[in-house]
Amino acid sequence: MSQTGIVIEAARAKINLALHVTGQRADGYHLLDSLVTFADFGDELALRPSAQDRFEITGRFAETLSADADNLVTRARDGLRALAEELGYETCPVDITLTKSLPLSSGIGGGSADAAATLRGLMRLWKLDVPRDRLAELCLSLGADVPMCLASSPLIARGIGEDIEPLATLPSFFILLVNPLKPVSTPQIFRLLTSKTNGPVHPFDPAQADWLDYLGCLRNDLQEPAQRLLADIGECLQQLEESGAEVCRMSGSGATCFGLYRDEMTLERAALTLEQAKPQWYVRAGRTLEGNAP
Ligand SMILES: C[C@@](CO)(OP(=O)(O)O)[C@H](O)COP(=O)(O)OP(=O)(O)OC[C@H]1O[C@@H](n2ccc(N)nc2=O)[C@H](O)[C@@H]1O
Ligand SMILES: Nc1ncnc2c1ncn2[C@@H]1O[C@H](COP(=O)(O)OP(=O)(O)O)[C@@H](O)[C@H]1O
Repeated sequence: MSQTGIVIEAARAKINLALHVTGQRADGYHLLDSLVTFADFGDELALRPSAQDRFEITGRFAETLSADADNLVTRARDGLRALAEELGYETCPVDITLTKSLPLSSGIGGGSADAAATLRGLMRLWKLDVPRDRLAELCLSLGADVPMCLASSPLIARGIGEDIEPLATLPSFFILLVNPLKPVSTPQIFRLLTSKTNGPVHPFDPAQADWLDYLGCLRNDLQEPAQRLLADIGECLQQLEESGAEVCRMSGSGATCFGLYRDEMTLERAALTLEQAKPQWYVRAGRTLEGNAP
């Protein structure tokens, strides 16, 4: 916490480098095997003690979202406060500002990252020590991606996202995200799946391949149904491929697609070309986090 009492938390974009759908639970939720990393950019949360609870949204995508009781930030705040009070803690009112830089409903978990950053920030601000199982339960009640966004470092997620294994060996990649700024509905994409029992992600073997070659052999099983629903996804993938990306794939349930590049110069050229060719798209270049990042 800074001297002025403000807590700043990054809500990094989540990237499903691979997402294999391996089955379906009795309640309809799909079982996943997903290799996940996080970008070095995303939304940002600023939290400070206040006379009363306040919440406001600024930033590029602020207009697309209301700061109401349904927002994942307020839901995370209220859920954590109820849990903290049940555990005997006192919680002061908070003033929260969300800088919304990630597009909505786009497969990069912006809302989930915001919820997770709110939880991390408030645990610091309120000085909470919450039992792991109670925190995990709260995260999952906010969304299947919230547990992985709480970790916000490379991992393999299984189940519906609650079973998390850190991936310390994952390197950092040069990444370009592109999104046609047309939201897609996650439940609809899952409903359009034709095969729900696909093979899991096979482990990385450094003797057989480098990381980009390995990732190139994996899949996102939601990509084909998403492309059927929104043809722009095919165009995003084609543009990434033509720009020199070694691996081109959709993240989550889309529509954001990513390209991974061997070097920074190719990445920067690709970003410039795409920004000029598609001014109406979201185009963002950066790095992904290393597995052993703090
Ligand atoms: C597909 C993934 C991959 O990381 O990412 P996004 O596209 O959201 O970024 C996630 O599993 C999405 O998680 P999240 O966005 O939190 O989903 P939720 O709000 O919990 O679920 C929305 C709806 O999607 C369907 N759903 C979601 C997750 C899952 N494993 N199986 C499902 O069938 C269910 O119909 C559910 O009601
Ligand atoms: N802080 C938030 N940021 C983004 N979406 C939010 C937020 N709070 C609630 N939502 C709702 O959650 C839904 C999924 O959001 P998001 O996390 O952006 O999707 P995705 O995981 O596909 O990128 C949106 O349709 C939006 O209405």
